[in-house]
Amino acid sequence: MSIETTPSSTPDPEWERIVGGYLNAPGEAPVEKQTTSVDLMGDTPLTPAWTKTRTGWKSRAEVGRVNTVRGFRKWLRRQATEHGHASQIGRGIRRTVLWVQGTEGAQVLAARYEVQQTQRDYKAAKWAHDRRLMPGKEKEKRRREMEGAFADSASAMSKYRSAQRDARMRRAVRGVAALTPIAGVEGASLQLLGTPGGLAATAATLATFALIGRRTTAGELYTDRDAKIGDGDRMTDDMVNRVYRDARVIAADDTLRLSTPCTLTADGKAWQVVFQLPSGTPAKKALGAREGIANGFGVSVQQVHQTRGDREDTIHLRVSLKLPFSTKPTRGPLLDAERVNLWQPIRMGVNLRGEEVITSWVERSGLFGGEPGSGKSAAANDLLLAAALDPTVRMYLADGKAGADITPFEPIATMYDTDGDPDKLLDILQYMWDVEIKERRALAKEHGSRKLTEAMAAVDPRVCLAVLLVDEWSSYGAAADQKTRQEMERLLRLIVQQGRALGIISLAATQKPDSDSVPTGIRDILSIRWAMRCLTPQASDTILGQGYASAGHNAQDILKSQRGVGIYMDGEGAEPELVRGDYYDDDEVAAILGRAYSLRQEAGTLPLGPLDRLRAAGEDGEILATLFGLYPEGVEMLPTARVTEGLAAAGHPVTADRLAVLVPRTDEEKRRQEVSGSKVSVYPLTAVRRAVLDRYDIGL
Ligand SMILES: Nc1ncnc2c1ncn2[C@@H]1O[C@H](COP(=O)(O)OP(=O)(O)OP(=O)(O)O)[C@@H](O)[C@H]1O
Repeated sequence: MSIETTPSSTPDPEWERIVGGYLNAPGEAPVEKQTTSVDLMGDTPLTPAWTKTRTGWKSRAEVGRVNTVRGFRKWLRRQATEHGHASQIGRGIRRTVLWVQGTEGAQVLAARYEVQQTQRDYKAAKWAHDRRLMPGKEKEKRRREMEGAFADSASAMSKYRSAQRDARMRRAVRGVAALTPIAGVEGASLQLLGTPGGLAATAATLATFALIGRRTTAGELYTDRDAKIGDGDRMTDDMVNRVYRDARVIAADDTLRLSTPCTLTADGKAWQVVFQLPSGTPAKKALGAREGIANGFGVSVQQVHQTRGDREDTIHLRVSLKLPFSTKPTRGPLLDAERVNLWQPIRMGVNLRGEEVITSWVERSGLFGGEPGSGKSAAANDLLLAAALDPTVRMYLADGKAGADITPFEPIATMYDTDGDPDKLLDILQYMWDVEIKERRALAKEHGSRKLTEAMAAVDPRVCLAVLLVDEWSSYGAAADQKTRQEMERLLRLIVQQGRALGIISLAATQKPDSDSVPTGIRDILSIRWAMRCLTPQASDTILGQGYASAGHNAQDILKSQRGVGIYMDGEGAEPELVRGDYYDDDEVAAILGRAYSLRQEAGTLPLGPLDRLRAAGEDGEILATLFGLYPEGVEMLPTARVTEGLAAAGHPVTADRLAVLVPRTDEEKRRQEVSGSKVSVYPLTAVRRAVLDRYDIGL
């Protein structure tokens, strides 16, 4: 996308007004507008004015909707885990019950065990005492033991009872402590607000239980540690840091400094954030780690887009929620354009953000490449159809593949080759170099300039743009002998280099981008590059320039299904971006070219046909053109008398001798032929065609 900047020489109306105010009314100094809120620290978030417009609110609503849907899906997924809210509430209730029960139960149990033990001891002592036949001393001793055991048992029983009482009392206190707030809130809410209040109180109680049970039995809390955008999670600071750490862009103890919060884009189609890399980490490292980053976010590589900011440490990250450019292309704007002014920037397609990509082709040239079927011809059509709708633009088209892509342009093309014939391309290049460039140079000189501009075109109809398309140069190279190839290369280089300032826009397209497809010397001067899907990173680099693939701009990453999508670079230095070209199907191309033909007919800029060129070649040419017109459709020969009569009737009285000189015949052709029962001298149509070709190099 081209960004228009105001040249320093352009007057700034606001500045002019202020300065004018000073000069014209010195007493009245211009009053600076007071802004209501002054943000001296610059820490108020920047809110673009458009957010408060209708579109702004609409887009916010859309973002809100997307967030809600994704949040609900995520919540549903969470319910199936032990972090689900039902599990949390269950855990909370269990924990509360356990708390109310308390730990006194263990003391009661211990006291009970003690009672049982002492009772067993007492029984044993009693049994020993009750035995008969025992000396009195021994009996006395056992009686004392029995009485001691009884006292122990009574004491243990008393302790047990006391422990039971204590436990019951404490449980009651805790039970009251737990239930009173619940009952109180519930009762008060029901009393004050009725059923809705009761429901709200119940929700609050459940939320409290969920809070109590939020930790699992293993003590884990719910975290987004493994959250992924691909799983419907939101992009968070933690997530971005984790992903860049896992992708080894930053070290485990480094953090990214976020310059903006993680937000959904206005159309709700992607998450975006701008951040700064830690000191010493080059942006290239982040740009080259797309696969690891995509993995971390749980999305495909095609969904991750990083661009370098103005500074080396700044990255703009965008993660699309869906595969971009997977929907049907929208209607191309040229279908509704009356006509186009190619001196002005034209639309080539849309970028990831859905913004129009506008390019000025004046003084520019381009190279489009990509594997067969990737959409090069459709992309070239974005320029060619716009050029066609500007009736002043001359078109020179050559297709080395001898395909049908440029056939519909034939009626409006000044010269074309749809046969992949190197001699025809050589003719086109030779004509452009000998005639077009020469005329243009003379015109520029007449206007006292080194280049042709729109301002000159506005006052001089002879000043116009021209487009030269060479599709599949390598096929021409392969078909030509060495001498022709060298000559083609020399002329193409001269036309691209010198034609640029003289209004000639050159465009090369290639299926197999390598040094054969477009000679390196020429490739380097083609400034607009569009790399459609390529089979290797090297092929992508051949179009965009060395090192782009490793910096994350690799056309191999484009999917086969993403037809018409390519990495677009609007001039050297411009940041490459993914763009889908506007697409016109065959019927739409025919409709646009039909309109282009009418426009050119009206403007009188249709190229001369072969008969027109023949007529323009002088008196003999005019006679031959008239002669050619005498042959009705399907008739291959005419008697000499009919020919001379026809010519005389058309204002060209020609004797038989002169005719014989104008249209030389072979001995075979001079032989008399039987026409309507008598033998007469004839002129075959093939002889006329041969004469025109030999003399004027025009094929009829
Ligand atoms: N911008 C686009 N949007 C949608 N579909 C497109 C787009 N561009 C191309 N296509 C689809 O891709 C197909 C192939 O496109 P195109 O003929 O332009 O490819 P190509 O690269 O020129 O192929 P080749 O090198 O064989 O000529 C088209 O028929 C069309 O269906």
